[in-house]
Amino acid sequence: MALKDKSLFRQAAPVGGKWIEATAGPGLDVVNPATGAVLGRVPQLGAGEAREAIEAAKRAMEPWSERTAKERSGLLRRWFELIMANKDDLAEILTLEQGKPLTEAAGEITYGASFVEWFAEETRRIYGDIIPGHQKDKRILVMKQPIGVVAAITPWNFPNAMITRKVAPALGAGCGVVLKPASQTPFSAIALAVLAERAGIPLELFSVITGPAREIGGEMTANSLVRKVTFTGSTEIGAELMRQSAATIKKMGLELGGNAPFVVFDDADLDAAVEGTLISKFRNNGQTCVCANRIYVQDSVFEAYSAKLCKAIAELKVGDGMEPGVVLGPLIDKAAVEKVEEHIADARSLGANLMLGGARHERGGTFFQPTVLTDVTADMLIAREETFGPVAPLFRFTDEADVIRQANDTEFGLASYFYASDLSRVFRVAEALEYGMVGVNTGLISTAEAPFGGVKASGLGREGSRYGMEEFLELKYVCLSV
Ligand SMILES: NC(=O)c1ccc[n+]([C@@H]2O[C@H](COP(=O)([O-])OP(=O)(O)OC[C@H]3O[C@@H](n4cnc5c(N)ncnc54)[C@H](O)[C@@H]3O)[C@@H](O)[C@H]2O)c1
Ligand SMILES: O=C[C@H](O)CS(=O)(=O)O
Repeated sequence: MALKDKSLFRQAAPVGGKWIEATAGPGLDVVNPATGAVLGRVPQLGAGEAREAIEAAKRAMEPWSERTAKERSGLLRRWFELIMANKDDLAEILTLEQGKPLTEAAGEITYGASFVEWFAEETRRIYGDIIPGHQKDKRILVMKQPIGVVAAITPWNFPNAMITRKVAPALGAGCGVVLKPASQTPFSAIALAVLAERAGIPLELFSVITGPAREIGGEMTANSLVRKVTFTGSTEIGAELMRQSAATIKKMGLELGGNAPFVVFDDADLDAAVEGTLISKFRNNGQTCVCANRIYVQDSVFEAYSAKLCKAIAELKVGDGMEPGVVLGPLIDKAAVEKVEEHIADARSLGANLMLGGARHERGGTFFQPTVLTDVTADMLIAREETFGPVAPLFRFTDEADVIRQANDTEFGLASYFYASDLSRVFRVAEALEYGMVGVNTGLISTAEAPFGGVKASGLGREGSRYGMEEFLELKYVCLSV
């Protein structure tokens, strides 16, 4: 690791304002998915440390929320500036623990920082209301106040941005945060805490609890001081956390799984559609919640589109994310490879044809060939489950109504995409798709300015945009008799 600032790679975790070193007790190894080498160790913490962090956050919240919005905004702005100033080091740490190519990791750092920048601004615009009274002597005030201690649990696929997308608005709202990052990628979270402390944000407000997920999550969901659980991860775990939180009536933010349709109509710009497919399907090696998971192509353009797509995919370089020119890094672990292989084998057993790839890459380990399947049908696992890997399954369709029905035929509802030129069709299809987000003639929709989130089994709530701040606020109605 060739960091400019070696203090950003810290084998310790901040708990309730104190750093606990990995050497102080049992630790957890973190492995580079590209090489299998141990990168470092983090402390193995548990319910006790989670409780300590929650109580410290509660204590620190009072003085923090009493600071002016301008003060909190300024500290978030400073945090943003430090993240951007250390982008290269943060990107290298991210690539080494998660595997994505360095250029993509740098893109994630910039994207993650944009949430801190955005919510530094939103912090100063948490407006309430004064509503005309219902009686002559009554005045109605609506105040917005911090919801309380926030527990955040995040996944390994975006180990920087999924954290800032939660922590920045929570701190801006005046809350304290206790974070459990994914065990595969804790160092990105720890580096963010190092920079938050350096920016002047009280460390008691932002703890990072590394260790067994179920134990730590159990404390987070049971502790009544926690008033908001914000989770990004699989639908299965999200549902479990929702059940666990019910006893203490916590507000839930759930950013869960997806099964995005990507539809290419006969009036699409095919070159643009191929470009959109590459970014929507192969970003992070297909390991994003908003990846195209089913690609529907209208009959009359199927051959032209699929030929262009395969030509473009064949040029994607597979390798260690630290190598220049690499576009597809390793999958996160062996289980991820096995899931991709299961989806390919199942599809082929049910009649799908292999147009490109289909096997583990010659690099070995968890590297996999980018793959294209044709003649895919709705009865295949790849149509019903999130693949989370570099496999593009192509479906044919005839008419618009039929493809909308197929696109909506899933319990998920996170992202969806389609390419078309006719304006009437654009509005008809965008309005008919049952998803939280729709990309029209683009395969990349995620940005801090927009509300990110899904419907149905893809979750609750939104992150980013002005809506993302509301998730960490409670409304208080004050009825004044004057
Ligand atoms: N909607 C979104 O914004 C979004 C973003 C990224 C990933 N995801 C989804 O996340 C999944 C992939 O990420 P993953 O494999 O890390 O998901 P995961 O659900 O296995 O793990 C997510 C986080 O939850 C923790 N966790 C696991 N079991 C837990 C438990 N019983 N109690 C408390 N915490 C627990 C993990 O340690 C990790 O930190 C995919 O389904 C993907 O679609 C969604
Ligand atoms: O995996 C899903 C994340 O939300 C990725 S992104 O926000 O689309 O970059």
